[in-house]
Amino acid sequence: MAKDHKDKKRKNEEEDVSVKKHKSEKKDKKEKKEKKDKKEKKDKKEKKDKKDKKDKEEKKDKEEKKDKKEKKDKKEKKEKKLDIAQVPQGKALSSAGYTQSESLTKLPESEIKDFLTSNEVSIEDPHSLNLRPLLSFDQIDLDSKVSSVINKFPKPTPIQSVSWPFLLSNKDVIGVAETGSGKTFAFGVPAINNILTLNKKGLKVLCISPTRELALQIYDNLVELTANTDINCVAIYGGVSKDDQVKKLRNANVAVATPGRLVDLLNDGSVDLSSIDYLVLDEADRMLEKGFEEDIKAIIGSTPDKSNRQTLMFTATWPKEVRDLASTFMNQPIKVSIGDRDELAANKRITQIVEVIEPYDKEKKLLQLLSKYQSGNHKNDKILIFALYKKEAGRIESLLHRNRYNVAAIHGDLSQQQRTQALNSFKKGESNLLLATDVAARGLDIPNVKVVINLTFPLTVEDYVHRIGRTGRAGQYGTAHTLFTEHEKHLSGGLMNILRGANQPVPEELLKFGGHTKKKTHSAYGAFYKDVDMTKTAKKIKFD
Ligand SMILES: Nc1ncnc2c1ncn2[C@@H]1O[C@H](COP(=O)(O)OP(=O)(O)OP(=O)(O)O)[C@@H](O)[C@H]1O
Repeated sequence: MAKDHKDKKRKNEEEDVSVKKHKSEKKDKKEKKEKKDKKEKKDKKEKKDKKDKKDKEEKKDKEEKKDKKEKKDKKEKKEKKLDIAQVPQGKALSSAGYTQSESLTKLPESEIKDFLTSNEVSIEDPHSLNLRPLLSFDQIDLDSKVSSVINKFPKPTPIQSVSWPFLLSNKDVIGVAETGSGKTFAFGVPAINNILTLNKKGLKVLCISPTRELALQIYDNLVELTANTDINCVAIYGGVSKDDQVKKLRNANVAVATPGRLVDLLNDGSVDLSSIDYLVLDEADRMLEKGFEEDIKAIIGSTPDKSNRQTLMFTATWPKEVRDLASTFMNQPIKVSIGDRDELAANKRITQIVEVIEPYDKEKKLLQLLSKYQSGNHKNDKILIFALYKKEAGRIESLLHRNRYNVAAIHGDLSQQQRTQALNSFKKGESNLLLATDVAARGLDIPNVKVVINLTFPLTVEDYVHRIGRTGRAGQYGTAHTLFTEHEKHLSGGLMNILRGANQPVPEELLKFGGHTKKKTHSAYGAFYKDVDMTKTAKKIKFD
């Protein structure tokens, strides 16, 4: 028994030792592991700190380099601008296809400087051509058939003066100038003159425009310029039969097209753009927006490479967002701006009135404005009313009919024939009221529109500038009366900038909305996203 007890005790003691030993080993292991973990953590942290430091330094370096580059670029740009502003050395400068006339070369430098300053001309010329702007038509040697058409005007408009020498030198040009300042002839005259003087054959000129009405208007301008020549022009746009257009394309030298129909014809194999050497994007910023981007890429991709064609972009508004895309289609373009076009700016000859109202007051207010602007001597004044959506346009059209107004309407729900008829009757003055959506915002040159009424503010401030630009064209004066509600308060900042830039009063009520400007756009639909039922799957919006 005593032996058993001893054995048991010894066994217990052995077990105790073994447990203690095990525990101690475990503790050791744990400590070792903790130490290892700690070291690893420390190493990791040190490594991370080192990397962070390196990243930070690299970032700082990059930023410094970027800053330096931007500063350098700005300085160079400024110097280049200055160079141009001080231009003209007084010697005949020539470049492919264009020689500066002696009469222009002989002009004193001060006269050129005065012109550049008074018209707020800015020229960015990566080729340093230093070409002088024309101060009169007789300072340029154009084909007589072209000059006989433009000689009806007293002198070139500033955008024509500055851009023609570069365009006749076969350079790519971005031309930015206010609404109604003669941009169509700015790109149209060199297009036709080049065909005549260089005896070009085949389809050479392609001009793309965002709406059917504008395409037709540009076509009319080019037909006028080619009236006494063998040059054939064709207008390519949707809503009418393709057959006639395809037939005309066969011996056309100049095509003016809306993107949708042109892509259709490309897909059908009915048009070959491989001989185009003069490509114009009119209303270029609109053409480069998301809704048109794919079509534009397909169209430009079917023309020769950018080094084998001249590419032109013309517009009154040139937002920063489209400039990168534009540069992919252009070859070292010369940028010509009239007025300070880096900031969005409206034509200063337009009186802008902005009234902040309650949304439900719009219709009553519209009727009051019509009586005000079409009274007495102004009874027959032409007024253009902008609605935002076709539904709104339809409702207002009925309201105006009920109130015995003879109103013409143009919006996307109408057939092409109805749209053309409405526009013509307004142009001719058969009806002195035109109600439109933004299909009529850009480019349309309707004589003597005295007042533009914005019943509903457009989706972007750029569209506002284009809409009101339907009045005050070609040196005339006009009025834009805008009804503004809290629904558009996100655009109040942009609108205030435009008002201030044109020395127009900013109403107290508008100031209350603060200075925010948020562009309402959608990645797939651009500025027109509100027109789309978002519950449906994405579908491209076309305007022709
Ligand atoms: N040299 C000129 N002198 C006077 N008027 C001109 C001259 N050139 C063109 N015009 C006229 O000016 C008007 C406006 O021209 P155009 O439609 O080309 O303007 P725009 O700058 O393209 O405007 P928008 O930006 O609205 O498209 C037209 O009626 C046109 O005939």
